[in-house]
Amino acid sequence: MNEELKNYLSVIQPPDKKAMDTARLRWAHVAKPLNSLGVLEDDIVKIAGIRENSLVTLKKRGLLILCADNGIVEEGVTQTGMEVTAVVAENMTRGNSSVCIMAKRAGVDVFPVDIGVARDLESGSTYPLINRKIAYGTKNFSKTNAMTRNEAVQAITTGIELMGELSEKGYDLAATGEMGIGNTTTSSAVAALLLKQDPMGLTGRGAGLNDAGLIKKRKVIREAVTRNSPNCQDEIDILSAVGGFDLAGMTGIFLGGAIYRIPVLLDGFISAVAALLAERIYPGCRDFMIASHVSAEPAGRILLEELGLSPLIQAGMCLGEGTGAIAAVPLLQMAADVYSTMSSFEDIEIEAYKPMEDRS
Ligand SMILES: O=C(O)c1ccc[n+]([C@@H]2O[C@H](COP(=O)([O-])O)[C@@H](O)[C@H]2O)c1
Ligand SMILES: Cc1cc2nc[nH]c2cc1C
Repeated sequence: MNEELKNYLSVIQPPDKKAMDTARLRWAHVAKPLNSLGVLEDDIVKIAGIRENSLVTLKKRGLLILCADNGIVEEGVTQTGMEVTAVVAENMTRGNSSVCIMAKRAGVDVFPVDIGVARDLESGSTYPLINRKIAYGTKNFSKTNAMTRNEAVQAITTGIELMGELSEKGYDLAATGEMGIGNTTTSSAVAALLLKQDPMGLTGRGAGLNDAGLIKKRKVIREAVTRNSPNCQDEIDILSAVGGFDLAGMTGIFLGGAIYRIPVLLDGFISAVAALLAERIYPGCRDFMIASHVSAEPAGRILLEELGLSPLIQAGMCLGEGTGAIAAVPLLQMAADVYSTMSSFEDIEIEAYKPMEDRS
């Protein structure tokens, strides 16, 4: 691993046990049945540990959307053309994409990032574009490596730096999103290598691929994974061989969550692959992650299980952009409100709230 990356990772400390114990105790005193908010309770405890503070606030939340193109699109593995990435990314800067509408409702600031779109982008003024372009798209990984090792590290470092910027601005919660035609192909290839599984069961239709396209996509991924045979113990090697700039950048965002102690919400399939890359690079990184939903892509649930993360939502979503992550924000806010403001059993002197043995 490169020295700069090693330095970044050297500061990571595990979540604060004391803050988590206090948060668990607080939940136990809230006047409601024990554990009745399920995973939401666990997530609030996790946030307390990450922030080293049992007083949980989720006031400032930001969504980083990493936009990038993938050379593998040349092989006919997607329903739409590569040019869609740039168009949707530009629309994001004008507040006009699905996730922007959802983020406005959920009170989340949106940060579209060009980390490798195939052309220069024009920015709108609603959510100004952050330009961190590493290259004009990756190379076609069925012919050559998608990127160099240097580029992979640069993209990971970019993700870490973006989290550093959110940290400086006082953000309490980060969400991940991406936009990149072809990124379900890169994600399936990376997932197959990380999980050491046949890509067949990890490959789906992405953004609405038809039957013939799906057969082609599975063939392309299987051939590339066997031919490239990167070192499966080396995540940078995997990213260079068959990854994407968005995947590498999001890996950096998850690592950045642990470095800057900001909880990071996973989105769907692509985001979960990046989360697993981060966990493999720095075991324990998953303690700084919160799962939002289970993507309808076949590997969605498999990846969350591998990460040991429990999602809040199962709604058959597979839109990407960060839409699943944003959908989870109001749920977390509601849980934080109950946690912070709900009366405790001690406050409520009503006889019926007491366990049978304590009643007079
Ligand atoms: O997040 C997901 O689970 C998800 C699943 C399928 C597709 N997507 C989105 O669709 C695009 C990738 O699909 P494709 O078919 O071009 O690989 C990309 O822009 C993603 O944001 C996202
Ligand atoms: C229109 C469109 C919007 C998207 N948002 C995320 N992936 C996408 C793919 C397409 C095709």
